[in-house]
Amino acid sequence: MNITFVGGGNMASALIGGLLQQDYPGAQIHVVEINAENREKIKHQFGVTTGTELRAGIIDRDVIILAVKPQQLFTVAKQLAPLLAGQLVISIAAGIRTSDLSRWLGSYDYIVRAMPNTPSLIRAGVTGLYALPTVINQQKENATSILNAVGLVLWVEQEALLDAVTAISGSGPAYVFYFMEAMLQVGVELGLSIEQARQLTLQTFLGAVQLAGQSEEDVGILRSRVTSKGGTTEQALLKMEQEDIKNAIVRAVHVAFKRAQQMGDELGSL
Ligand SMILES: NC(=O)C1=CN([C@@H]2O[C@H](COP(=O)(O)OP(=O)(O)OC[C@H]3O[C@@H](n4cnc5c(N)ncnc54)[C@H](O)[C@@H]3O)[C@@H](O)[C@H]2O)C=CC1
Ligand SMILES: O=C(O)[C@@H]1CCC=N1
Repeated sequence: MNITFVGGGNMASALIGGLLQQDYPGAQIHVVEINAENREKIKHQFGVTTGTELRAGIIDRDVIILAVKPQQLFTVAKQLAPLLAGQLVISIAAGIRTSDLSRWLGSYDYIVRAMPNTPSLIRAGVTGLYALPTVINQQKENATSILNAVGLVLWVEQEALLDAVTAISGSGPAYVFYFMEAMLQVGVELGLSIEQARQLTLQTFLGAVQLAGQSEEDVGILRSRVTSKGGTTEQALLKMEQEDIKNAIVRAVHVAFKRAQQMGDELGSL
């Protein structure tokens, strides 16, 4: 499959990096990017062809991945509409609904909406997918195989669920890095070198994730096993409860979900 990315920023880079690691032929990837600096970066980093011309990047391609910001998608779609000839269009824009994108593309039928995440760069991503009912099976399989190359793939039957995927796994890596930042800060405050704090923090996340993944028990039970009566963890968790940390996280993730819906409403009215 020949793939063209329109937009060569953070998420396109993560997907391209993951595809190349999976031995996807770089010669089959092209990037249309209007920003000269980003274009050079992607060319240098991955050795794929790049350009500014939408028309040249679209003709004879099998799959077009729209990787511009949601706010930039309307303009790109309007330019793209007359150039399409049955290619599969995959949009990774947060919030933007397939019905709106289809309208912008002149009632286009072959659209898959995807919500990947940045660990795709190391093929440890997870992507939620939804297809317009008019997308043919072969195209769905193509979307699955592209995103599967960079991690797990999960199809949802109702498009609205993609906003939940966005709030959980699309934005999720940032929540995890935020927690890591706090742990690193404390490690250094307590006298560890930054490198020591980094090793301890990263291995703790890795170990906890692997343990949860391999265990039959739910994460609450695993947490209780760390929490000795009268010990250190109990004190830390008590403090977190007093500070309402879990509810704050729950509220924050709901806000991410609402923002995805809001972007869909606002931008979809264009
Ligand atoms: N960053 C993330 O973790 C994730 C992002 N997304 C979605 O991916 C999309 C891109 O996000 P990022 O990569 O973070 O943004 P970004 O700002 O890093 O990348 C967007 C790129 O598109 C380029 N661009 C803008 N207009 C263009 C045009 N007309 N033609 C060609 N290129 C154009 C920009 O110069 C920029 O390099 C967004 O819609 C976002 O919702 C989805 C999942 C995760
Ligand atoms: O923050 C955003 O809007 C995008 C979507 C999920 C991750 N980044």
